[in-house]
Amino acid sequence: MIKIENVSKSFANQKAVDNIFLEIKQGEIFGLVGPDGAGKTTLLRMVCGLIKPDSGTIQFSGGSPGRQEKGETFGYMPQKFSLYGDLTVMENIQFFGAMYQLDRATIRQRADEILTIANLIRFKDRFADHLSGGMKQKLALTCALISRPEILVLDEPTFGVDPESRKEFWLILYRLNKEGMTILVSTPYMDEAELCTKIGFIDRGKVVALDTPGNLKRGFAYHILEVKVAARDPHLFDGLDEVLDASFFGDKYHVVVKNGTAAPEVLSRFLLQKEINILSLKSVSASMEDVFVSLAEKEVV
Ligand SMILES: Nc1ncnc2c1ncn2[C@@H]1O[C@H](COP(=O)(O)OP(=O)(O)OP(=O)(O)O)[C@@H](O)[C@H]1O
Repeated sequence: MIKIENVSKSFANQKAVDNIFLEIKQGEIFGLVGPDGAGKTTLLRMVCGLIKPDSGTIQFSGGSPGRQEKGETFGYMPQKFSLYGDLTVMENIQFFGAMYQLDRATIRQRADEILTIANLIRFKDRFADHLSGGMKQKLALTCALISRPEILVLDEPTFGVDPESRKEFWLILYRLNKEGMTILVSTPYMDEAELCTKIGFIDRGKVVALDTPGNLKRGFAYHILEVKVAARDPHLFDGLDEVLDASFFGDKYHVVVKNGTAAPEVLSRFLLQKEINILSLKSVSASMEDVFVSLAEKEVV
């Protein structure tokens, strides 16, 4: 449905997007994941036609004829969505609806529908400035949906939003997707990446991995040992050849090792020598976070 071929974009001398090929199929929830400055926003803005690629093409197939010309194909929710704080929820929606030249009755009917799904209907007369962070994001989503787009493009839509509101937001996305909407979303959260049907990892403007969350985790080439000790030292495992990487996961360490059979013994001995008490040590399956860390630090792992 969206075919991105050979797309590059530079700002001054810096390549923000470097020769990207991606295909986003109808009905997918496609997640763009990557560190800050990886090029996600630039790519999304090119997909929406807000900036032009220096080279390459972005093509769309399917969709209803005529909608693309009127800008109705996409609903775009940028990272910093501009709501009018001194307008109410409903007035904000009416403003966005008017930009698509929708009549008031249509806007009202669609707004009621989406606000009900988003659990915002009770707040439709509240000023946008008086909404919580999560509510603001849901209002921004409602505005992006007012043209009933076929493709919804969201740039880090839940950044800085509390976990409960993030969950609620994703339930709405799932519902929209179930009704046939294709969703292209960038996210810095690995738990959200897991919810996508397909993920493209972007690093320094390039796609470094592309697959379903399940396949990415299964394809993880190393082993993870989950270690709980009383000490919390980011350099605890420094100097151990077996350890490729170690990071904190809550109150435990995820230690990436090459050899899952020999490493537990080696680690136990190492910690014992340091007189560090081991509270637990076990093998666990790779999480999306492990995959992400290994991709982002490819030179390390
Ligand atoms: N308008 C611009 N002018 C100059 N440089 C830009 C512009 N937009 C993006 N860049 C640069 O391009 C690179 C990619 O930025 P982009 O915003 O696309 O990354 P990102 O993955 O969305 O990161 P973030 O999540 O931090 O927004 C960065 O180095 C950024 O500084």
